[in-house]
Amino acid sequence: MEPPILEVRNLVKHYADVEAVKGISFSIRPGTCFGLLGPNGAGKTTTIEVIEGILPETSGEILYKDAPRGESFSREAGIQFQNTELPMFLTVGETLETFRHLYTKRAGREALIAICRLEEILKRDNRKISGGQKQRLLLAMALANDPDLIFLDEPTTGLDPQARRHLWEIVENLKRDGKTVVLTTHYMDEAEKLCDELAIMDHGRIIAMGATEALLSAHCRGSSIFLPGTANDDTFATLTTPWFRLKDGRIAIQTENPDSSLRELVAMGIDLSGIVVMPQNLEDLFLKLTGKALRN
Ligand SMILES: Nc1ncnc2c1ncn2[C@@H]1O[C@H](COP(=O)(O)OP(=O)(O)OP(=O)(O)O)[C@@H](O)[C@H]1O
Repeated sequence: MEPPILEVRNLVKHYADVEAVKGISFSIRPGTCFGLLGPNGAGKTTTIEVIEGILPETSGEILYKDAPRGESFSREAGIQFQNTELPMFLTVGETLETFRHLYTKRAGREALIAICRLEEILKRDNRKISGGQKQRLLLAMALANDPDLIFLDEPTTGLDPQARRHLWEIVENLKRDGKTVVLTTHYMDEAEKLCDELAIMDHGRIIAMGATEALLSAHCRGSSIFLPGTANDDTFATLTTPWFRLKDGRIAIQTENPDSSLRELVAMGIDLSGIVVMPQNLEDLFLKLTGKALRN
């Protein structure tokens, strides 16, 4: 197997009064998309900002291509920040050119425009572009040095479904071109779609990690039954499968056998109006591991 492009060993990051990352380790194979999935405050951004060299680590080791990060890391990595202000009074095309000229090794202008679908907005003022267009420009800026390793911090937060899918296509194309992508997200559908491997984080720790397919087939084979939460918790006390009260009040029941669970609920006299039964996904795995939903 090819050696990892990036390896993180026992990384710890403390802010003055917060232990944001509590000793995490993982490695990333070249040409794959590695996802850090977790709820708000899990430590995803801190982790990638330490890896990127923007924040100093408290302790731990970060290796790029088997060596401590150095000049080659700075040259070969591309970073899309979560909240970046674009330069004012420039058009999209001018911004792209400005960024390309910061580097000696740079991606072709036309290729960047095509990859990030900027054709129609090149002449537009940065202040007059939509959220999805801004994310595509930020991605083009992150790709300006034709990086081998690309960090995307929650690139689709706040985008509408069509803009999210556009960004997903772009990430898939980057992977097809052999680039390595490190992505943070709190959208489990995004993680399932894009990531070859995943680390699921909560409270600064990795609580599950592995190939996305393997995680899904090992932990998400069953179904989840969702009930409007009108009944009180005592009603479910005798249920033979795991159940959870979600923040929005609904009850989530995880079962390998939805047929027998539904019979059980009927026998318990529970009103099944408004019931939803769905195959399990990474959201259910997170719920199983932490007792709470990924997104509230
Ligand atoms: N500069 C800072 N100073 C102090 N605490 C911080 C700082 N930045 C983040 N934190 C805290 O560290 C923890 C991890 O935050 P982080 O932003 O890394 O999480 P996250 O998983 O990226 O969340 P989000 O999805 O909201 O971006 C949180 O408790 C956060 O409040």
